Amino acid sequence: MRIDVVTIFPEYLDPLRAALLGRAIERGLIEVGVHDLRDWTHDVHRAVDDAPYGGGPGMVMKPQVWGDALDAVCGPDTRLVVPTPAGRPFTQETARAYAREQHLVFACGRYEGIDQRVIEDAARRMPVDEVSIGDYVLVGGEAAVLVMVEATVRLLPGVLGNPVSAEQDSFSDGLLEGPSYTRPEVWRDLAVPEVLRSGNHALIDRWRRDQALERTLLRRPDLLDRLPDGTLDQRDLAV
Ligand SMILES: COc1ccc(Cn2ccc3ccc(-c4cc(N)[nH]n4)cc32)cc1
Repeated sequence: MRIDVVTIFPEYLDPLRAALLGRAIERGLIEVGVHDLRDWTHDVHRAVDDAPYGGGPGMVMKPQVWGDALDAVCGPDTRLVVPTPAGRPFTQETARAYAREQHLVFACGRYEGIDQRVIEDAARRMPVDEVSIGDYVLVGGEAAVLVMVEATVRLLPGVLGNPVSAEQDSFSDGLLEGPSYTRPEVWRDLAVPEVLRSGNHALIDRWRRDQALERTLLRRPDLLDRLPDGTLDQRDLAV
């Protein structure tokens, strides 16, 4: 997979080259390119924004600059992803779909966003997703891209040391992850739940499922409404 990011703050994407993602790049599992949008500006001031038609606060990012940048960066197999507060929700399902793509280009807006004609024009040539990572407002798209790239790349074969965890992690079975524990057995007079030290794996699995159900019911009851039919058995419903 190749990932390209276009931004006016290339340094904001430096974390992509650290830790797990950095190792995935070094191992050739992914290629990452970060591009400064100002490289496609046409004037001495290297302007990327202008006042909004119809008035209103803030500035809008110019279509000409974005058009030239995306013409240069996108290819025949590109899916263009545009973070925006007004986007469809980015979920684990989105991450799984993106992990199957050959080439992702992320367009990081700033100011009040990018001239909508940039998205309309790109959609003539490639799939374009306008996505939100949550119901809160950021200052630009860069932080959202870091989130989406991490959620996507961790699903690629060979990236995670323990691939099972990508399947079993939160949201993969529709429930939240339950609590985890490690040594010592007692810490500040708090003991690890007895069942986890029992060695009875059927009991441990059942306890973990109960914990996941309880946590989901308490923190994200909305997820329970979305579970595929048959996900919860009679035992689950008794929790
Ligand atoms: C019209 O309202 C606004 C429009 C843009 C902005 C600032 N901004 C500029 C580009 C950009 C890209 C993504 C996001 C974003 C994504 C999520 N989930 N929250 N915020 C925010 C962004 C603020 C408000």
